[in-house]
Amino acid sequence: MTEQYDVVVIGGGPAGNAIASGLQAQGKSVLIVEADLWGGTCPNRGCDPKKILLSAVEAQQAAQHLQHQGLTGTPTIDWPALMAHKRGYTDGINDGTLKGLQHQGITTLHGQAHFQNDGQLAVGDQVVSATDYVIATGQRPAILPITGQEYFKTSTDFLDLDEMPKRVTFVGGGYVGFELAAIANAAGADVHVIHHNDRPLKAFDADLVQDLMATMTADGVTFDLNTDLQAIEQTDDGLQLTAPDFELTTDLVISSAGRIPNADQLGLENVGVTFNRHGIQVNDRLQTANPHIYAIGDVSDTPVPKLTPVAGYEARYLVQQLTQPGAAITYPVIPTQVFAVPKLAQVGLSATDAADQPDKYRVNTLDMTKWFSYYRFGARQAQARVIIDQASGQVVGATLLSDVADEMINYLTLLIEKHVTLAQLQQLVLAYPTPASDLQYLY
Ligand SMILES: Cc1cc2nc3c(=O)[nH]c(=O)nc-3n(C[C@H](O)[C@H](O)[C@H](O)COP(=O)(O)OP(=O)(O)OC[C@H]3O[C@@H](n4cnc5c(N)ncnc54)[C@H](O)[C@@H]3O)c2cc1C
Ligand SMILES: NC(=O)c1ccc[n+]([C@@H]2O[C@H](COP(=O)([O-])OP(=O)(O)OC[C@H]3O[C@@H](n4cnc5c(N)ncnc54)[C@H](O)[C@@H]3O)[C@@H](O)[C@H]2O)c1
Repeated sequence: MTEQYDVVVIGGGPAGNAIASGLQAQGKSVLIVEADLWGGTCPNRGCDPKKILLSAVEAQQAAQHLQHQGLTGTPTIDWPALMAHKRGYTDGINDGTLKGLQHQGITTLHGQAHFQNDGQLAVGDQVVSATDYVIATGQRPAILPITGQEYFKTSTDFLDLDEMPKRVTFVGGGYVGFELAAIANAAGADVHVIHHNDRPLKAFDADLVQDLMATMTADGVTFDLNTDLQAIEQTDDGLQLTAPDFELTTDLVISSAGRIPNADQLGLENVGVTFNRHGIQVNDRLQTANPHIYAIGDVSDTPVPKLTPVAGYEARYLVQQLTQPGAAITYPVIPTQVFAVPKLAQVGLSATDAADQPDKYRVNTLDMTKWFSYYRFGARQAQARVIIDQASGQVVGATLLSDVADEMINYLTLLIEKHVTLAQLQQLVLAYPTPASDLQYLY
């Protein structure tokens, strides 16, 4: 007999786990299906392992900053030991997540979920049925369709490398390309980032991207811009990469040219759900073309960046919607950051958009490198672009490039969301000396 649930969730990543927990807590009977590792991309092969590897890079950088200013000798990265440190965290994620779900009373099933033409969901040889379905199947790395594409590895492979090869090349200058290039470079590899046009990280402030590239170049990373890779070939000397007027031999080549939604193997055509290259199409209540099927997290085609906290936000909204239907989803301002060396973070209105309306917005361009908070640890670069609404005096956007940009951007997000003016900020006493105590100087 087909098992019946209130809700079946497909995908056990941040989005799926959050909605399964939320609905179970509201008294719904919930089944969650995962095809691979419980926990999904972020803790197994995304945000968390990447940031563990970055910890060694940050420590190395901190020592480098103070060379001849109190420290001598720069530590070198012991990659196998660092990888063991990473695995000390990631190895426990699958079992820990599964046990956590089961402990809450959520039914779990391991396997690839596929909608049948009778509308029920098949998982291996089991068939289940539900009043509502939530698709939270995330994305997977895109492999560029070029000659020799079988030689491409992905971010998943990089984040679990036993040894760091001598030469590593990333094809695609986005988040993944920049972040993993910074790690590979610090670990001693000869690193190239191949990008097809002259505007990598195109969602970020162009000047600050230039500054970031200049620093990474000084550290040894080569950016091959306007390079449209055509082929990869195995030779005696390694993998030969070719593009018009370009040749490079490398040991490891990572396709970092974006991610594609896991929507194509779900049998969506059997249940009237549509998708495009951005994901499963949903309305402003995260509902697909089939009113009993919803999509959240990376796999949904929503007008927001695909990030873990966004997946959690959409899950919380949908828990509410499936228990007490209400208004359409609205999103707060969403900070995004590139965990490179240094870090580049952005939230709200960009300087480029603000420049179109000079009467409405003021752009503060600040070189903070010599400010106490950064001088203290010998920072090479600390820049800010802060957008102020002239009429209200409130911050409406910011881009930061510094070693602590990932923390500072959260304060800027709070200032924007809570509409804090300089006068209101100055009514607070913030612990000094900290980068946060500089917030008043950003207005
Ligand atoms: C290298 C890298 C670094 C990142 N760094 C950051 C960061 O620093 N900060 C940040 O906010 N975000 C980061 N992200 C993005 C973040 O990982 C995702 O936004 C987040 O994991 C999305 O959660 P999700 O639940 O929607 O999808 P996922 O985490 O991808 O989970 C989807 C799950 O569904 C499963 N699944 C797929 N198809 C099926 C099927 N047919 N049946 C059953 N199960 C299925 C998959 O196996 C997977 O476990 C990073 C991503 C990558 C790749
Ligand atoms: N710090 C973070 O929050 C973080 C980190 C990693 C990944 N992510 C998530 O994962 C997603 C995917 O990251 P990503 O870096 O793979 O994708 P991305 O979309 O950020 O970057 C891909 C880059 O590859 C370039 N590109 C496309 N085709 C190319 C070609 N033929 N040759 C060379 N370059 C080409 C694109 O112009 C783009 O700049 C992000 O959008 C984000 O949602 C987030």
